[in-house]
Amino acid sequence: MSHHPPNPPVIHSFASPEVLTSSLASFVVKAQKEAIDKKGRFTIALSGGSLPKQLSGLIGNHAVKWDMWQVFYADERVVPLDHPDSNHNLCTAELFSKVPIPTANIRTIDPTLLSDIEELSDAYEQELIREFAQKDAARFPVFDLILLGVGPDGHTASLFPGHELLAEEDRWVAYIEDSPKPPPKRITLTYPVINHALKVVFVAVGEGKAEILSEVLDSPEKGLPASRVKPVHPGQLFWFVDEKAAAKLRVPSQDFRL
Ligand SMILES: O=C1O[C@H](COP(=O)(O)O)[C@@H](O)[C@H](O)[C@H]1O
Repeated sequence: MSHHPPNPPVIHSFASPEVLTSSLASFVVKAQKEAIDKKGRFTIALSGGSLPKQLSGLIGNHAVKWDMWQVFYADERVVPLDHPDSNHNLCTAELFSKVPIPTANIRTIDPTLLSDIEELSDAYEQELIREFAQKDAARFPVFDLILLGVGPDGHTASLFPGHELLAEEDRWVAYIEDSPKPPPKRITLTYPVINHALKVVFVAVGEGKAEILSEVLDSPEKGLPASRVKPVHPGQLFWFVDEKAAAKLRVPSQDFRL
């Protein structure tokens, strides 16, 4: 247990989504280098929704060592891997189908377990345990980087406002059968896992995110799911937002106008 209070979030605001995309790629490559120099591998968790599109700056980027990546999902919908609702399907369409990442390095849910969500969730937790136990996990795994989005209701991964999963303190992976956003059945990394990562980055683009960004960052006392992401020391939380998403923010951000 860290005795340091969590660092305040670092908010990077970009003049356009294009500049954000290329800066995000540089950020990911730097995190990758630090991880590989230290441990010879890079562990990352990805979200679905609007996030995968923002990773296009990694395509054709020769600094990315895809064979050293171990990719997990911050959350996943309990549907077949080629289903339009699947976060893996989306990440494959936007990124993995365009880069030389070994398939074995992408850690999907087990599609043979779709009819038993509890077993599927436990199996995904075991997948994490196999990757992290004995390496860099104490009580919880320590991801090098987790990339998150935020929904209009303040949800992140599949952690929704007012849901009992917000209080989960033990499990690494949990399931939800009553997601207010379809599809209803999902699994998600829990806060203890998200908050033990070395770096967590929220990415939010467009005016549709302006209202919720202000609620999450200017009024954290409301306890919206995204406001509860507070990596424990030495972890650090970052926000990568474009000008439109940042339009209603009162907390200071660092402007990047490349
Ligand atoms: O349902 C989900 O929503 C969130 C937010 O999506 P966005 O489209 O508003 O960015 C996403 O981060 C999560 O992975 C997904 O399952």
